Amino acid sequence: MDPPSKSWSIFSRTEITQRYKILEQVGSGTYSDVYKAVRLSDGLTVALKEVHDYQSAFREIEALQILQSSPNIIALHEYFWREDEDAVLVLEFLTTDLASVIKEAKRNWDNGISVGEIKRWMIQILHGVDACHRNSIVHRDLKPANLLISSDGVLKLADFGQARILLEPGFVAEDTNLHEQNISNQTWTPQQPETIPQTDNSCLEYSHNQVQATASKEHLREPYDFTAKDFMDETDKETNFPDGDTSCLATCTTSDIDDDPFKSSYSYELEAGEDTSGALTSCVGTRWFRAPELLYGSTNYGQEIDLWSLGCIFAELFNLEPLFPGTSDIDQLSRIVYVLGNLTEETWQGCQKLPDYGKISFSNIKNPLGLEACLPNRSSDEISILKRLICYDPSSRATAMELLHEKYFNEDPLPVPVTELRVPSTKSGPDEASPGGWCDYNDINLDSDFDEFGNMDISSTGTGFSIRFS
Ligand SMILES: Nc1ncnc2c1ncn2[C@@H]1O[C@H](COP(=O)(O)OP(=O)(O)OP(=O)(O)O)[C@@H](O)[C@H]1O
Repeated sequence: MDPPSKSWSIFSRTEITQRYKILEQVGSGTYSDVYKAVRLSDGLTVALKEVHDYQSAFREIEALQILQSSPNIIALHEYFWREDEDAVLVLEFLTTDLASVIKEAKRNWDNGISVGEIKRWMIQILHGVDACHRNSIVHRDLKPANLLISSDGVLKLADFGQARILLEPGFVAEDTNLHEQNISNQTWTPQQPETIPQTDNSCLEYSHNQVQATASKEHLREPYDFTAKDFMDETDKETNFPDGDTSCLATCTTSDIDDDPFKSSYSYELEAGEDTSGALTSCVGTRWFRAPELLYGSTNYGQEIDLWSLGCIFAELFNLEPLFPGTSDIDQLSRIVYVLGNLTEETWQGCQKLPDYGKISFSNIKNPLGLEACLPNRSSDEISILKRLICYDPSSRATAMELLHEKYFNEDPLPVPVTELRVPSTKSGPDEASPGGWCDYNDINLDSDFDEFGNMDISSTGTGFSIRFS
């Protein structure tokens, strides 16, 4: 990766450089730059995640503070944040991720990932998701690249920049003191994690450690001045990536919508700090892993959106290919409809209330492909697990804990021990031949994948294309 450059803004942060030696940049995301560093006091290797977006930093710190005791959630050692500067999270350093495991298996492992290995990866993911959901946290961006892995095979959920805490299904924590937003102008130096004893209503399985900042929790409130306009301005700056494996926040720009003949079909609600109605945004997550209710514009969804993403991740572990590699939101939905059939009141009672239900319609699919056909060489148990996650009605999706009790995990071949998992030594970069690329759309079309949909009208949008089914 990139060698240290003194131009990196992180070098101007003396409170950090006094304590950490920055070695190299190891990644960057929509809102962040991530560096490998060594803690000077004891030589511990860490990741310094400099988050350039207030809300994303706020969400990540808030969620990680709650989840610190789970072995399958990335550890937050401490964070630095003061007024007018980006937050810097000090995270445990993890060498690779599940996307790299899948890529390596596809390229170099004769029989892909063994069933015993798949089971162990799944169990670890399920424990991480279960920890989130028991704590009423919805991750909202689960995908293989956000499941980081240590060199000894321990998988941890990471990238909580889109996470939200739900008070009750579909409602987020109310910002009670929005007017008191008050970022400390002192560096925050959190104390050592404090263990809070388990209580009846705490997480059942894990004790509840928190990284506690010396600054008060006031600093972790939603920003008061985060207005709809600010949001639009920020998202407008983002580029449209032609790759489906990008975050919605990167792809749903106002310019995208303006260019799109289906403009009226989208409803990307804003999650502005001033909105205390509890509405969530439907514009979350990475398209390939995004639940149908989000694609239909839902703003009062729940943790079930993570369960859909889990199904897509498990399918990718089985197939070494993404299950629904959509090239646009409409294409994403059309792929789902092609496999599961049309979304109707029979498949999900109440679906007609989805904001965009009446705006996006597909011709009647008489013979949906079915998940079995998508995973031709997998066992009936594996298909049945996927069916419990990849289904339209969110309330029918199995919880992470329910899946952990599946007999599949206690049957031969048994899950391999974590230490026997094959782990690539490094992270692989983005795959340029991603099936989410624009070119591949033409291939799909030529292969008549969409014959079932009847007439299609394809029009250029400047940033890509749109398809209209009739
Ligand atoms: N703890 C860590 N150890 C090693 N690498 C990390 C760590 N955290 C993040 N990275 C790497 O840094 C890059 C960006 O991280 P991350 O995905 O968390 O940022 P983001 O801005 O939230 O990304 P996204 O655009 O996916 O929302 C990724 O390649 C990730 O693998």
